Amino acid sequence: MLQTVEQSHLKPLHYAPPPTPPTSNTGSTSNTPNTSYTSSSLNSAKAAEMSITDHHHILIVTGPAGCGKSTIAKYLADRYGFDYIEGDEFHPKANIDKMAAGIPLNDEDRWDWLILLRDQALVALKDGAKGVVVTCSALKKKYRDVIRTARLYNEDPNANVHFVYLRADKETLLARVRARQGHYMKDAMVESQFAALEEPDEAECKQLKDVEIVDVKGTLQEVQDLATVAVDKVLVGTSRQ
Ligand SMILES: Nc1ncnc2c1ncn2[C@@H]1O[C@H](COP(=O)(O)OP(=O)(O)OP(=O)(O)O)[C@@H](O)[C@H]1O
Ligand SMILES: O=C(O)[C@H](O)[C@@H](O)[C@H](O)[C@H](O)CO
Repeated sequence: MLQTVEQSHLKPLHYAPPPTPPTSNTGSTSNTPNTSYTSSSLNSAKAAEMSITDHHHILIVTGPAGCGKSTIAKYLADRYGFDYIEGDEFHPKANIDKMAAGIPLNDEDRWDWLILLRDQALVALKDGAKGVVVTCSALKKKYRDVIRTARLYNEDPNANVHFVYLRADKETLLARVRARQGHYMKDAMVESQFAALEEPDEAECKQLKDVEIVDVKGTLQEVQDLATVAVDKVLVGTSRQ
């Protein structure tokens, strides 16, 4: 089974000034290992009282065109007070022209863009952001691996990279892209991105423990809630490492 998140009653999380560890407010879960942080343990009022320490988070919101990366990333950045980086804004003009002409990008077109996004996230942390949310399709595992190297390049031992993969079927995405006005990603690009897509599989999720999968078929409110549960779990989990 892949890691997924469930709907839950949402409570805001509070940031504790470092190095304050989680307090007794965490109650009966205080001796529980990270892996036991299920959404059900988060849906109680206790979740609201759990402390997040001084980890610096890079949240990469991923998935094919039209899955809601920009919409959800802006929401998450706002909710957690993180910086927001819109990945589309960092493509070279040649890439934009290609996509607008309906020509899918290839690996070579994407490498420098991925590296740039990784580095932009690190710059944001270095400039003082407590976290940063980045939109990036990151369709293939090797692309996610490029972004994972942020850990190697960061002097900050508390930096964490997490992927929030927005999962949807092709029909849902085609409908959303068709309804969206004035954007260069059209039907053919959704098709090509599905062809290129390597969803994070069980091995990647289990081995690397840095992927949360969020189903985006529901209403915007439902997806925002699912994404919140996923990210709360990540943030609370890393506060206890
Ligand atoms: N849960 C949802 N229900 C209905 N519409 C949605 C939902 N989430 C996003 N949308 C709409 O779907 C469209 C695509 O969303 P968005 O632009 O955020 O996707 P994206 O992944 O950033 O796309 P791209 O990769 O092409 O930039 C937008 O018009 C957005 O308003
Ligand atoms: O990987 C890719 O083919 C592209 O980078 C796209 O996915 C776009 O950046 C984007 O999401 C467009 O809106």
